[in-house]
Amino acid sequence: MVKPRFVRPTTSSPSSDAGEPNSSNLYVANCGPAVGLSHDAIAAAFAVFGEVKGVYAADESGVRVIVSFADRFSAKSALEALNGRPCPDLNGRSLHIRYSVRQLASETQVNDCVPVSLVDSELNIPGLFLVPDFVSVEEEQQLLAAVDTRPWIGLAKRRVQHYGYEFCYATRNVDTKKKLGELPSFVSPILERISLFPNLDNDPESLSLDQLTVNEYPSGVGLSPHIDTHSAFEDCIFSLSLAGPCIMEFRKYSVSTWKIASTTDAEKSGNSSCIKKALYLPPRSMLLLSGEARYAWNHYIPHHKIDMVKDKVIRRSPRRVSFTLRKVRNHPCRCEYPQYCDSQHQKIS
Ligand SMILES: O=C(O)CCC(=O)C(=O)O
Ligand SMILES: [Fe+2]
Repeated sequence: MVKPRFVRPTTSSPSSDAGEPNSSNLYVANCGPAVGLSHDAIAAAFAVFGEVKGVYAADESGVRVIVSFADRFSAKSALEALNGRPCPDLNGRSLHIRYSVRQLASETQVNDCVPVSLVDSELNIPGLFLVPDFVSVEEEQQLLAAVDTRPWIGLAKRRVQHYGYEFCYATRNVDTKKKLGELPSFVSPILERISLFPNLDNDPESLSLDQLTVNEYPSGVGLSPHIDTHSAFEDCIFSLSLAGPCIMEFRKYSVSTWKIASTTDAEKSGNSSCIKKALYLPPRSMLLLSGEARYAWNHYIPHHKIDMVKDKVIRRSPRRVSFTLRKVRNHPCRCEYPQYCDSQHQKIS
């Protein structure tokens, strides 16, 4: 499916001034993954006004998005309610909203291809490690059979299961007071093997993993760019890929506006940019995100059915199932990346 493209409104674009709803797409500035707001969180905040068809990056800045509603009246209600005011559901940020216009396919520049690496060292992202064949084909079958006998929770485009603690998608956090129980016995061999993981010099406490999210992605479904909330989870985040491959893209935004008193200054100068790198995650591989990779880089699974890996066309399989293992954090995060840290940022309102 070709991703719809929208353009920033110009003075001749339909404007909100006439009071008439003239587009179902809104151009929203001052929110996005560069300031810790995932596309899912933005969709949830706007869904109060009507059906949200999608949230897309408006440009490379990470602080401007397009929110696409199913109809123009929902877009109008959202624009009138949220424009120029701090939005409590989006970390109190003041949003700058205009109607947007869809760009014709012929005007669209195809420029979002990032070369895909097969090995972690090629990416040169500190704290990122990929171990191929972390589990055998037999273990993979057993893990898939175990989750397939348990109930799935249906999200808009994928299904999930939570163990240890429930992950709340609206807040992108966990309720530490509501423990669901111990991790299931079918992950015990994985946890044992993780303790032998190469490159681990973390404190053992942060490695007593107690939260598991199982994600099942049908072919063509990805995950919007995000950094796992710093205050929710400790340093090490493990993700085991099963049943099918995917591409994971990593993005580092050079300007994060947590600390900028007026984000409009950053917007006007247009000086934010992002570095993109991509890694092929084969089935049965284990990915570790720690340190800079965990705290400062967004990770993202493009919504593609077909990926280009070193000139080869790789078709996504009917499903990819991932096991994400993390340790819930019980104290504020004190990482070295305050510009990306919800525990350390000064809220802007
Ligand atoms: O599916 C994956 O490998 C990643 C999942 C993820 O990033 C998350 O649950 O936060
Ligand atoms: Fe994540």
